[in-house]
Amino acid sequence: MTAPLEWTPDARELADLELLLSGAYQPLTGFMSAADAHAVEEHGTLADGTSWPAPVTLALPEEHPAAPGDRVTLRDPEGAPLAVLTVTDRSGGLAAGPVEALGAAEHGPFARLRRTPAEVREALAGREALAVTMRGPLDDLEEITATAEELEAVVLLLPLAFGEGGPAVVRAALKAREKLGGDTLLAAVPLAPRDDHAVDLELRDRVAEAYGAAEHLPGPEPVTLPGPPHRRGLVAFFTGLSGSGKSTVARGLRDALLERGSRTVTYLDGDVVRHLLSAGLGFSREDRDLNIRRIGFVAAEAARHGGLAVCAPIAPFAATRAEVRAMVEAVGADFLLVHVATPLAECERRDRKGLYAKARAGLIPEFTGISSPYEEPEDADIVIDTTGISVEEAVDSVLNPLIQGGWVR
Ligand SMILES: Nc1ncnc2c1ncn2[C@@H]1O[C@H](COP(=O)(O)OS(=O)(=O)O)[C@@H](OP(=O)(O)O)[C@H]1O
Ligand SMILES: Nc1ncnc2c1ncn2[C@@H]1O[C@H](COP(=O)(O)OP(=O)(O)O)[C@@H](O)[C@H]1O
Repeated sequence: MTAPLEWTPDARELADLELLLSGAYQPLTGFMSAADAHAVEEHGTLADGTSWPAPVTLALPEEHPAAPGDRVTLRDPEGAPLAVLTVTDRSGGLAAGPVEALGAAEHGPFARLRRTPAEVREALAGREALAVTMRGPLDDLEEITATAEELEAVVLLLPLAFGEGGPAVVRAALKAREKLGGDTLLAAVPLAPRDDHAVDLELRDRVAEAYGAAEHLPGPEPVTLPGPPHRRGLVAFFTGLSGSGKSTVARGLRDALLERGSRTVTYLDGDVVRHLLSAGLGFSREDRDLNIRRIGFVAAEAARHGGLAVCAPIAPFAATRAEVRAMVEAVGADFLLVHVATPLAECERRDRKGLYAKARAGLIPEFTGISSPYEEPEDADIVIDTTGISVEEAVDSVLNPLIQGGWVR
């Protein structure tokens, strides 16, 4: 018997899944095929002519064995089974087909406010509704009240709660409901924003309609004011060959930051991480990637709460470094890639731990720079070559941009 097929969609796809299952995306009942997604993008209709504004797709890597006819259990990141996808098409890196709920318990902030369209329509009991979709606070409640009165409609607030800022949008809706009073209805909808504003608005129209609204007013776009840089999360991520000076400079940076005293520091040195967080991992590509993802995860958690994390692994693969950058940026923090670009010849000359000599002698397999690749970053924010400069100079060349950028006072 083969193992049951399963997959964990990303945050955006999980939000779409919830809307497919709740009926908010009616008439859609599943993820689109590449042909449907293409037709939607080209002419705003599915391949069969049904009008629909935005692609609703599920990416599945080519190597995933799911084929048409298979049933794939879709799980949330914690492993809870959410739905079953019956695959009807697999092309263009997508898996298409209808989804059925598995009735997993709902959780997450304000889960109790995620009413389905059917529940809201029942609460409306035939009354007209003016839906107001929100991605931030409402600035003109009078306009809403006036429009609702004119239409003789109940106001239905639909906070579009997606991602880190989702709970704040629901809080803004609760506040607006308090001010609007009467029998204002509220349902939190996990609709992820679309890049194209016109498409986003059309999709909001369709969702409002599914919730039984006769009219739809889109709320104002949120003004996102990022906090001052010295209060923002920051990850200073060093990368470079063994012996390039990552640990020495990263340690010097940590100490300089602690001496200034304006920020606390989470320090994740490559060697230290390998004794604890990544104990047992080796130096195959898979193990290195896992090591870097773990470092990225911890650094992003520190940065999520406004902390400053300094990491100094070799991190030889560009794609994995990019993943960490994305993880950090996803929590609203900043990511600075520091390439310690000391040339291999100098690192080998230093050979502080005698590892290069052993690697050259074939005693250490897969040694970075000798028998395992180091992909030079093309997206480094700071580049330093520590050849012939002092440790202080090297530390300053990282600390100064942090001060200039306002991250450190
Ligand atoms: N095969 C091989 N390749 C590279 N490095 C090796 C290897 N085997 C052991 N070491 C020692 O492990 C340190 C690098 O670990 P990292 O966790 O930073 O590496 S990676 O980012 O996961 O690639 C590295 O330490 P640094 O010199 O501080 O970089 C080496 O001392
Ligand atoms: N300007 C400099 N910055 C950092 N390290 C330097 C510098 N000049 C010489 N070195 C020496 O280079 C070696 C770098 O080793 P290390 O910091 O452990 O590198 P990595 O962590 O990249 O393996 C240390 O012995 C350090 O004293």
